[in-house]
Amino acid sequence: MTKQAAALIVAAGRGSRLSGGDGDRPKQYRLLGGMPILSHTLGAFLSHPGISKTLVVIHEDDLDLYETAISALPASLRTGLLPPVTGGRTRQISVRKGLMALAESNSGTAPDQVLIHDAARPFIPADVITRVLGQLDEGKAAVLAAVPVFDTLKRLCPEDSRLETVDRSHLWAAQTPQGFAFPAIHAAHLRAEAAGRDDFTDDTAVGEWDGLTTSLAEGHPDNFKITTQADLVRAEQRITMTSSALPPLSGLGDIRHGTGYDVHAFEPGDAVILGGVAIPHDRKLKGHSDADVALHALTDAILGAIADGDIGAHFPPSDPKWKGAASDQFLQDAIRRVQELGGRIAHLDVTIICEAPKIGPHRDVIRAKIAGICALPVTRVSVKATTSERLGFTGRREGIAAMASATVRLPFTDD
Ligand SMILES: Nc1ccn([C@@H]2O[C@H](COP(=O)(O)OP(=O)(O)OP(=O)(O)O)[C@@H](O)[C@H]2O)c(=O)n1
Ligand SMILES: C[C@](O)(CO)[C@H](O)COP(=O)(O)O
Repeated sequence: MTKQAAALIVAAGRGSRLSGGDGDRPKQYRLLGGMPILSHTLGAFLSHPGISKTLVVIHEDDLDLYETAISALPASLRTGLLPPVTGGRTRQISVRKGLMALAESNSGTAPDQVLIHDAARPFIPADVITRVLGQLDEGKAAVLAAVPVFDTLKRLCPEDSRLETVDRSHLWAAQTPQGFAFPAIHAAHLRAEAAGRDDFTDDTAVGEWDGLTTSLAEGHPDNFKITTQADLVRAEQRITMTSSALPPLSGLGDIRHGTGYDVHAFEPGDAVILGGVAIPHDRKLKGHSDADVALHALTDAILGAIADGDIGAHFPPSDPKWKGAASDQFLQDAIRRVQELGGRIAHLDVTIICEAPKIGPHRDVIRAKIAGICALPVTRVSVKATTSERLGFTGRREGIAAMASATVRLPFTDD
């Protein structure tokens, strides 16, 4: 029988070694390429085929930040997420609380394996996750992702401040994920707590203390932990480098442009969904689907650019299948149609027209969310908002309108 593996992401720290800037929010919620660091980390695990469910441990003060981070992920990925649990004063306590929640999840069915990972390591490559899972499947009880230490190491002797050289030939720098047979690490954490041990900085150390043998899986230098300001700069450089890489121009020189427009009226409710993000409001938008006027306008703009009908033709409002549907699937379908033609989206631009709610405070999250849905760098997505100076139906606060444009690059054809 296939083993069930869960991911446990610890995100309850305060990031005290990285302070200043970005509203001083904890590092796992800082924006990286327009999306919270935690969203990048979660994306890696939620999209890995070997992980069946994912639990995040958060700080009690961070629920809003957490909700924003997960709203930046496509709805299809979020189905693998369990409700978050609250962490504790140290990483070790946060992990223990996460393990206890997993033991109780799914009506008492704990996972067979667990991969414990730092939220602050957003560049975790899928093949590192695969390697750790592979060793667990071979029967290892504890598996550590790690990289060799390349620098020459020195030890400062406290007695006389003399430096001595340390043999690095057998030294490895510990990363996460650290994978375990679930019952073994769950029991080890509970025994460590009972013994009053709260000083372990990683989970293989807890396991070793409890008698588990740790095996090594090759980690990756990209899988560094964002701890200091210098790490954040390195992460920003890395994301800029990878996300601004232009698709090759050769063969994709047929530039197409499309526009889209949509309107939805208000009805009683408490939030509107715009660009895939729920924004609290004293009304909601009325529609057959989730009435996300911004994603509908974008979908039509893309369909316009490839001259492939409109959203109503592909997803008829008369079809009960789309009742209450999350609109990210409409947008993803339009992207798929572009890909089927061998094309790429070059740029998306949407303008939301309403008097309220105010879009400004949510603009970055909406932008990141749309970029996530379309698998585009955030630099290729623009979100704007305007009022209509109290004129017309939007000015009278009867509904919200959105207009969008899409630039698409297609291969040249004979027609
Ligand atoms: N009480 C804690 C402390 C840490 N972590 C998580 O453990 C991971 C690795 O810890 P670290 O880099 O030390 O994070 P912080 O404790 O937030 O950083 P600092 O020590 O600088 O305050 C992070 O994803 C962090 O959010 C946690 O869940 N609960
Ligand atoms: C778990 C860890 O990321 C492994 O490298 C690390 O131990 C976290 O704690 P630290 O205090 O930042 O070393």
